[in-house]
Amino acid sequence: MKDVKLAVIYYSSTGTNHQMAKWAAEAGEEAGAEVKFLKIKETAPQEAINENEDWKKHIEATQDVQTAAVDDLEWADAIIFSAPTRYGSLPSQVQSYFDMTGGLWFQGKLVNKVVSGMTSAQNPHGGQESTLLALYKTMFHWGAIAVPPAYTNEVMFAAGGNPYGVSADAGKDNLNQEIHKAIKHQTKRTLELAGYIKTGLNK
Ligand SMILES: Cc1cc2nc3c(=O)[nH]c(=O)nc-3n(C[C@H](O)[C@H](O)[C@H](O)COP(=O)(O)O)c2cc1C
Repeated sequence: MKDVKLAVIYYSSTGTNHQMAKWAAEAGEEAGAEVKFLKIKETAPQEAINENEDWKKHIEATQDVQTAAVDDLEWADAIIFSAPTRYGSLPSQVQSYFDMTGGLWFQGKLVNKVVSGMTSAQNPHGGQESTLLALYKTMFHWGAIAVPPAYTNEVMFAAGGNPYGVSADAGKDNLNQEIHKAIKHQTKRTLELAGYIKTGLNK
């Protein structure tokens, strides 16, 4: 997987998706991919952030993480997104990022990107599947190739069995070894398929 470029792009208010994305980036590096670990820009007003101590602390703690630009999507062969649910859909921060991709989309530059998504919610049935479906809907419009982990490895069952993408209960304390293993699997599978597609397209 040496020639595969992986962008792990996340949004997180309180750290759960940051940690999930970090595990995906580490798994990508272990697999030999060239990896970019990128956060989606915060767009919430400071007053709102100040009202939530965990949110404020997380922003301060991740100041040094590079912010995702739309060009990073063009650079990547494979992209793993991680973002929490907001009422069963994506956070507006992620949607704002996607709203800037029109130029690349018009030029067909997002076609055949290999993509996969992860998410978290406060409740075990708080909207994980619909959040990932919302993500994949945009990916389908891009012409990207979505790679769900499905039940392609037994580690998926122990991690809650969401076939659309690894999903966790909110809070870093809930990110156990089962979630970690499933993220490794999802990342490896995404990279493998990206490798096949890249090789095939270059023939
Ligand atoms: C505006 C808003 C809406 C949310 N909606 C839901 C929801 O419908 N169901 C749920 O279980 N959690 C919901 N959550 C909880 C978040 O999904 C949770 O805080 C997130 O998964 C934590 O991820 P993070 O630590 O990466 O920010 C909501 C949170 C916010 C701020």
